[in-house]
Order: sequence, then structure tokens, then C-alpha cells
Amino acid sequence: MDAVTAPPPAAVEIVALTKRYAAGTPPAVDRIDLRIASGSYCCLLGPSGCGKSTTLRMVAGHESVSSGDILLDNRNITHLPAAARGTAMMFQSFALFPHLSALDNVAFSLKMKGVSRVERHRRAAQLLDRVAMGHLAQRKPGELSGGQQQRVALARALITEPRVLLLDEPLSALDPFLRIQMRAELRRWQQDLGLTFIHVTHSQEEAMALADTMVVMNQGLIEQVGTPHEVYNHPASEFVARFMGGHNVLALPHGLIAVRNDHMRIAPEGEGEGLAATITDVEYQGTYVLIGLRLADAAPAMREASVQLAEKSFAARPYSVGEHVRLSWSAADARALGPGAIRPEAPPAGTPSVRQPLSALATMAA
Ligand SMILES: Nc1ncnc2c1ncn2[C@@H]1O[C@H](COP(=O)(O)OP(=O)(O)OP(=O)(O)O)[C@@H](O)[C@H]1O
Repeated sequence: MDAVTAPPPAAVEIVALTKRYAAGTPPAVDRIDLRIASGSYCCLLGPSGCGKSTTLRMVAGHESVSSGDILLDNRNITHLPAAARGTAMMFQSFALFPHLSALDNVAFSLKMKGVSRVERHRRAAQLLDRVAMGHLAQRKPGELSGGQQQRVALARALITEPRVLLLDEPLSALDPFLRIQMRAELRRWQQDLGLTFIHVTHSQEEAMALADTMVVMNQGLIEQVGTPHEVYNHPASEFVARFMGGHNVLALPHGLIAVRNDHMRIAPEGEGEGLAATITDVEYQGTYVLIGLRLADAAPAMREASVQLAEKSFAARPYSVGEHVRLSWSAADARALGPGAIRPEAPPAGTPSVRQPLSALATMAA
């Protein structure tokens, strides 16, 4: 097989995966279960400290597992060394060797495997061509832009012919403009290569732009798994609604609901029904105006709300800070929120760690 032909994609299954860094401390990852479809783009998303990097590092084999299992194409890789797993990692800072050319950076792992110079350079050059970097093969990382370094890092990860590419905040070292450009490139590469990508990010926007499947994590648990559309339009819990942003969480007598702030209606006091509120901010954002509000009859933690008004609507009836208004929404736009992730009970001693066979992986197909 040619070195640059994409190998068959793989599916990853994580079963009751747990990481406890020190006895007596809460687990960083707590018995999570997750299936990632072959050839899909999966984003692990959550606030700092939620356990997403720990999960990725355990899949990569860079962190030991406290309990649970990781399967790749039905093969248990939990205790295999990183190089024997069929995964490759692309790091935040790309971790390129500064004294080596792009070509030698890409060829490095083949050198370690004892592949001849001619052969490893041939394969590295092919991969650099593939990421449109062939013409800069002799440059050192310091002579390349951030985006070019990212492509070299990608080529270097691909030379081991991984079935799953693991990316830990791969865009965060780039400036905002380049980040959006490279984000689109990552997505294109993933589709071209047909590989499974697992990408860790704390950016909702990045995950929404890239993912077939978003996995929202909170305190070592998975709060929600779904397509970006599902997660944004049907947040499972208060945590997800607040973390994704763009939602109001409202306490009603029958429980909490979330309503997207572009689905809220606003009317001047006396001209409409709904929750009484006072305007605290008015922010012009170009295509829309974001109105910040304080609800009159809500508990302190639930008092803030926002409404996104199309620029035209705002121009037709401008609002200003201090104005008293009423907020309402259609029942069809309200999403009942569940309690969120429930920490699982500790399994009884002696329970086998792989609880279910790898089957029906298509459930999360893109
Ligand atoms: N090597 C370590 N030793 C001890 N605790 C650790 C170690 N690495 C991470 N932790 C802890 O485990 C928890 C999860 O960390 P992790 O890095 O997985 O989170 P994260 O969601 O990736 O956060 P970030 O976005 O800040 O990288 C945190 O409470 C963190 O302090």
C-alpha cells in the first residue's frame, strides 16, 4: 500500500473510562461512555478542567487509565503503548523540532523506526505535497507561518498512518483570522482523508463549525452528545444551555426551560405580556443588536437574560438602557432542561470493565 493512501477509518469506543490523578481527589474523568463513528469529526468540548484533555491523552496512550476501556475498531487498546495504538496526536504548539527542516520533522518517526533515508524522505515529501507544503520542505519551523507549521504538524502526524487523529486545542496558538482559515482546512483534510478526528477545544464556536458529533463535558462527566444542531437547539441541561451561550435559562413553575435569545420577543412595558424586565445593556453587533436585561421576579442567579434583535427590528423600535419591557416566547421555542449528567454509582467490586460489546457503532454516524 502506498504510504499516503488513507487507511480504513476506525471507530473508537470508550467504556466506563476513569482517571483519578491522586487518591482522595475527585476523578478528572468519571466512568464516561462514548462511541465515535468511523470517519467522523468529534469535538470534546467543555470549560477548563472538565477532563477533555485527560480523556484525549488516555485515548492517545499518553496518560494511564485508572479504570475502564478504550477500543479502536473493536480492539482493546487501553494498555497498549502510544505508538502501537493506531492513533496520532497533534498538539497545541505543534511541537515541531526547531532545528529540523519541515521534511525531517515529518520523516522523524520513520527515522526512529529505522526506515531508510531515501524511503522516509520520499514518504515525507509526498505528505508535505498533500498538505500543500512541498515547496517549503527545506524550511525550518521558525521560517514558517503558524498555519504552515500546522500543516507540517499534520503531515508529521499522518506519516504513522493513524486511523484516528487526536488534536489537542490545535488552533489555539493561531491568531483569530488564521484560526478560522485553518479550522476550515482541518475540516477539509478530515473529509479528504476519511479518518476519525477527535479534537479537544474549549470553544463552542470551533466545535460547532467542525464537529459531526459534539461531546459536552462538565466536571469529568459527559453532559450531552449530539450534532451541533441538536446540542444548540435542544440543550440537555442548564449547564449545556449556559455553556453554549445564546440561550436564556428561565425558571417556570414546572421547571427550568431554555429559550434561544434570538427566539425571544420583547415589547415595551404596557404593550405586551410576559416577564417584566429592565434593559441593562444595548450592544450593536452589526447584523443584530444584543439587549441585556435584568428580570424583575427571578432568583438572583436566574436574573440575567438577553434578547437578540435583528438590526432592522431594532431600527424600527429602538430600546435603551433603563427601559422597562416585557419578554415572551412561543411555547414551541422553549426547551425543558433535564438535571444534567448524573454521577454514576460505583460499580460493585468484580464487575468486568468492558460492559458491552462494540456493536451498532452507526448510532452516531455523521
Ligand atoms: N497531571 C495531572 N495531575 C493532577 N491533576 C491533573 C493533571 N492533569 C490534569 N489534572 C486535573 O484534572 C482535571 C481535568 O484536567 P484536564 O486537563 O483534563 O481538563 P481540560 O478540560 O482539558 O482543561 P483545559 O481546557 O484547562 O486544558 C483538572 O481538575 C486538572 O486540574
